[in-house]
Amino acid sequence: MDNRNDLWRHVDASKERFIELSDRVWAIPEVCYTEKRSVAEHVAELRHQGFRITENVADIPTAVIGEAGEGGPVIAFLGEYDALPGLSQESGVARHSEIEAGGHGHGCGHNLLGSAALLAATAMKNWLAENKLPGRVRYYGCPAEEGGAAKAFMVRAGAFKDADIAISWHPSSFWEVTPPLSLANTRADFIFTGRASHAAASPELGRSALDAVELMSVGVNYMREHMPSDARVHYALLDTGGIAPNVVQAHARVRYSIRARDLPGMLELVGRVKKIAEGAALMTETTMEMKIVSAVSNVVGNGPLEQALQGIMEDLGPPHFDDADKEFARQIRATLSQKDIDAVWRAIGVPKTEAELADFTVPLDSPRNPAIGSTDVGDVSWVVPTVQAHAPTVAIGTPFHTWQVVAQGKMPAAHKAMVQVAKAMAATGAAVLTDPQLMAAAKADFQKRVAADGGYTSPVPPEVQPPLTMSTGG
Ligand SMILES: Nc1ccc(C(=O)N[C@@H](CCC(=O)O)C(=O)O)cc1
Repeated sequence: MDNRNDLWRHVDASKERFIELSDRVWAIPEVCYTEKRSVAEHVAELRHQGFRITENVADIPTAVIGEAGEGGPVIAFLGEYDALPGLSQESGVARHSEIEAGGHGHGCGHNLLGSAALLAATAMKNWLAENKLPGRVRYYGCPAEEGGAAKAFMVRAGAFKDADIAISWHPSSFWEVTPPLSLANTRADFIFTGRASHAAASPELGRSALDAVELMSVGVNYMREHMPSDARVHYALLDTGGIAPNVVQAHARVRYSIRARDLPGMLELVGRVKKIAEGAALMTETTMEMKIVSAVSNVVGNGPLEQALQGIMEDLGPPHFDDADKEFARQIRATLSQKDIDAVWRAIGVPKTEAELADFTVPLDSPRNPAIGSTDVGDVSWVVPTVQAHAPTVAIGTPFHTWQVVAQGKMPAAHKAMVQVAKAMAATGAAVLTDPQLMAAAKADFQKRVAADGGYTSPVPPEVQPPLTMSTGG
């Protein structure tokens, strides 16, 4: 049976509430683990729609699960709602204009991400009820994707134990099945402690923690030549030991992000960076403590689910953008460089056009060259067969984590993309639920891939708890 039109009718029937939800979350940008108001908005909507609600998932106050339906398989829709620091930006203007100096902003479009996933879950719930079908649909409200690895902690706490399939999406320039490539990523703090002293009168008595951080950077930069070319290491200074040059800095702290193609590669690189930190401590006669903040795994793809989603996305087609959508996209593109635009076209391996907004579906076998980051969806994909979509919420070429993404995040084009992708996700969930062969093929493909890679071990060490205070340097 083809259920798509029924699912799509349910999405259209509910969409206005979810567009409003997305816009409200856009207006209250909250970063890593501080998403109190954003999760409250999602909980209120789950309650309104009649989901059974579990709050404080994995002891994370801003994580929630809503479930509906009885018996049958469990289809999980993954949502996010965290923002990014320093990206405050007005909506609907094509120039950098902060709402609040230094404020946060939805520079990765997670206001749309969470709302569309919840819309897909709601449509599927209503469709199950209308057809009196066995099956459960779950919305996972996941905070802190931007570095907090909430899903890795939720996986570790068993929140996905009985889920059969997981479906998610991410805002993008294009309409496509998300290529299942991402890097495993560990964030670790290196905390150096030395001894303060008068930097002129008694420098020989001081031991500088700041020197240790600098020497560590030098060591890591020498390591770069001798690491796999797709590995990534970057850092942020959390504590430089104070503002006085005449006080030898007794404390300093640097946060590293260490990424590699897979978990064994990442663990090896983390070990090498740790040795460099130890060497820096030895050279400066300081002490060093390493604290893992959070970690995520690479994404495991799923052939049958990707093919099913591709078919649905081709049938649906990209959102229908009108002249006003295209005009604003043109204004945004005027703020981008040709390199920004060329880079996203190269990523999908499709010949470049002048289109301002995506008007085609990227073929599954396109010769892609994607820019690869990390996501905590990776950990879900190691324990549940998982598939993700990209939908065009932004003008083609818009780099993520920029004010341009925030400026476009509650425009009509973004709303159209979130509704269209909710349709693709809901139809994929229904396709798996009603096609035991597809379900079996997805599970077999999942088991084969996970076994080939030696099974799943959490990238988060057992003693590490969700870093609920990470955004304040904790
Ligand atoms: N479809 C996307 C998924 C993740 C990201 C992203 O920027 N993720 C962060 C989070 C990293 C992490 O979770 O370890 C990153 O790569 O730095 C961007 C687009």
